[in-house]
Amino acid sequence: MVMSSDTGCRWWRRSELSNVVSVLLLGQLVSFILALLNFTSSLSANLGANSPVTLGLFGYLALTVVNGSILLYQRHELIIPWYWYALLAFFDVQGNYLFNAAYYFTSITSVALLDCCTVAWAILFTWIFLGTKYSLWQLLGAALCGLGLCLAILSDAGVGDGGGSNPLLGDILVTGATMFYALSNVGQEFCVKKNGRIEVLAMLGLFGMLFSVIEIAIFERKNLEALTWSAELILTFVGYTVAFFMFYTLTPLILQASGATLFNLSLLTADMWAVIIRIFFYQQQVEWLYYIAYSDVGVGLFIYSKTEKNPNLSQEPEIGTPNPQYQLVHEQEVDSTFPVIAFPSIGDSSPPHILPPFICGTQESTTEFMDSTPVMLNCDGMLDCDGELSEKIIIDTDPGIDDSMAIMMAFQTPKLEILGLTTIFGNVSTKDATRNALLLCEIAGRPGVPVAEGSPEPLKGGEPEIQDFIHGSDGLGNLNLPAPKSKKIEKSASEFLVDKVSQYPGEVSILALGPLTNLALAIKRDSSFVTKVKRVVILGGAFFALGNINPSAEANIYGDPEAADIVFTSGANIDVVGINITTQVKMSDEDLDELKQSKGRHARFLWDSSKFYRDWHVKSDGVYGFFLHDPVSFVALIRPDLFTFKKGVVRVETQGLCVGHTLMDQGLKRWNSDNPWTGYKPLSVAWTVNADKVLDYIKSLLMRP
Ligand SMILES: O=c1[nH]c(=O)c2ncn([C@@H]3O[C@H](CO)[C@@H](O)[C@H]3O)c2[nH]1
Repeated sequence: MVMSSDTGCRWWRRSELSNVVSVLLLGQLVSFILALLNFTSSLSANLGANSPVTLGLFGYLALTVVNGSILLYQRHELIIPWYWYALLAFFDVQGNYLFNAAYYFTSITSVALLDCCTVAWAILFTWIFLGTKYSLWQLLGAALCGLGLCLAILSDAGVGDGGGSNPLLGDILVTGATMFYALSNVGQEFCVKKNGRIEVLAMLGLFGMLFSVIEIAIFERKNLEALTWSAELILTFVGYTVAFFMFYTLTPLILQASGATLFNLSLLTADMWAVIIRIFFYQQQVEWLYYIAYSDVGVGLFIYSKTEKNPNLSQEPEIGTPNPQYQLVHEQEVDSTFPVIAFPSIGDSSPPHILPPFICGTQESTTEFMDSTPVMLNCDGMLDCDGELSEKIIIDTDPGIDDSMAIMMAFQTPKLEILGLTTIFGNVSTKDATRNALLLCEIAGRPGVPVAEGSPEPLKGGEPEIQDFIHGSDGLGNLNLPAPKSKKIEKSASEFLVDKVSQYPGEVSILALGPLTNLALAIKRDSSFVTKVKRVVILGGAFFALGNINPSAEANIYGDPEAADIVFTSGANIDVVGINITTQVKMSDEDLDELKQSKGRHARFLWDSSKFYRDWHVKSDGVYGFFLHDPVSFVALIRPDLFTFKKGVVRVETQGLCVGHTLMDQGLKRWNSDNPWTGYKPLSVAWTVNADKVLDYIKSLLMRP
């Protein structure tokens, strides 16, 4: 083994501590931004500016300028028709309008607290329109929040002195605002998962601006003409715009880093800021009922958040019971406790108000679904209505016939943004892998996709073992295609990997289809790689099953066991798919015939190249057809709902008889003393697969014209 358990343990604890600190700081940052929004909005009303739409206009302008420029630079075409953006911007503008208008009538504390209503609306909408199920605990938590909000309204209705000229009207306006915010959130979710945050923010900004201008011209012109633009007021507008821009831009990143629970509890501190502002800045007393309402909402949020699965918070298992982190999550369990919709939009571009992020699942949770009905998830996982994930990916590959299939499937998936391919030895030499990767991009009609060449040898050095008897000497079934016209990029694979995850922290997923040398080198090159990468899906290992290169090891892990052990113990968010799973999904001769007859865009090429691979399977495994190792792993990345995963620390044997063997601690036993598995972050190991559905999915992509 390459790392002693001791070192691993200390390293892990240090990084855990800094994680917690940074999460707390981030939570406070977003809470502060929200408080700034509440404050500047209320201040502008207090300075006599009855211009709630104008206030939001500059925020939309800032979003358009920044995100629009990025979009233009990237020369992206819109994937979603413009009218959807128009619709959600319309909701968003109305939300902001009512929200800002409310300050004219009620106190900052009421607006801040009532903002929680967005949660209730979102639950209602997702329940009615999407059939989302919530557990009793979650409903109890939400009910407590609702009770707290009623108490706040009661306080404004005259049981105490609510503050403001017409608190009840103000409360009604906020409630209306939260309804529009919830609609806007749901709308944004559909958009974000299709084409990422930048496009949504740019278009939301653009149409938000357009609607704002129209509404200003109709409703606010007179108020604006009457307004005296004092320096104080201008500063207030600037403050609101900065906070608006930051809130829309930062929330998704913060949510991703902190998880829903802490995020929500942090937001509650924004309400406390409102109390402080009200007492010290406006010199108004805060009614006692408000504090009761506040505590009640706090307890409600806590219960709600705690009953949501949050992988960021690991729990100490009780002695004698298996560590819950390692347990397989069964379908029913998931169904009853886990909300099946959440809002990437809430994560990705939520408006400036309390949103329901705690009804977001987390990406890790999505992977624990098994054969679920179409699910819609979530802040960072972003499963689509048809179940596909939309994300930026890099494929680290040694093509290879089944690699070629996975790569062509990725090219056939419109929602994926393929940032590039990185190459590695395995099925072929690294040089040949680069040539094949370039060829595949050209065949797919995507010659512009960057291909970065990886390491020619494993970490420990020496000539790698090439399996040319499986894929043919060219790696593509001896088709002997002409050399590609395009060229590899200058950067090495590990440089490219580090650059891309740094450019899009938390957004890039990596599909690793060969030995893990490039990934280990990326981790060595930049230790922040493991926190910046969104998710790594690895084809490798054989879990509690025989290997394929010899009885103890699977080929990819065997190719560079040291690298594999570094990656598995790195602390990155990893899903690993072993051949115990991939050998359950087979392309039979009948399936191959179907592929040949189909109008699939690359069907003929794939059929031609796979003959060699198929014949080798007949000889080697007595299988008439072949195992779909790499395509299955691609499906695990884009359709995790077709698998179940079990959590566990995995280590790799790096010497001796069983070199390359992967062994997972399932957490079924509390060990008496530390061992080489102790202290590492568990991976998600694919445990079961819905083989029929995965095969259907693979065929449907390969046969897509
Ligand atoms: O050494 C190998 N022996 C096999 O039986 C075998 N079957 C598939 N493969 C390739 O190795 C990865 C999965 O272990 C995939 O990339 C297959 O192409 C194999 N490699």
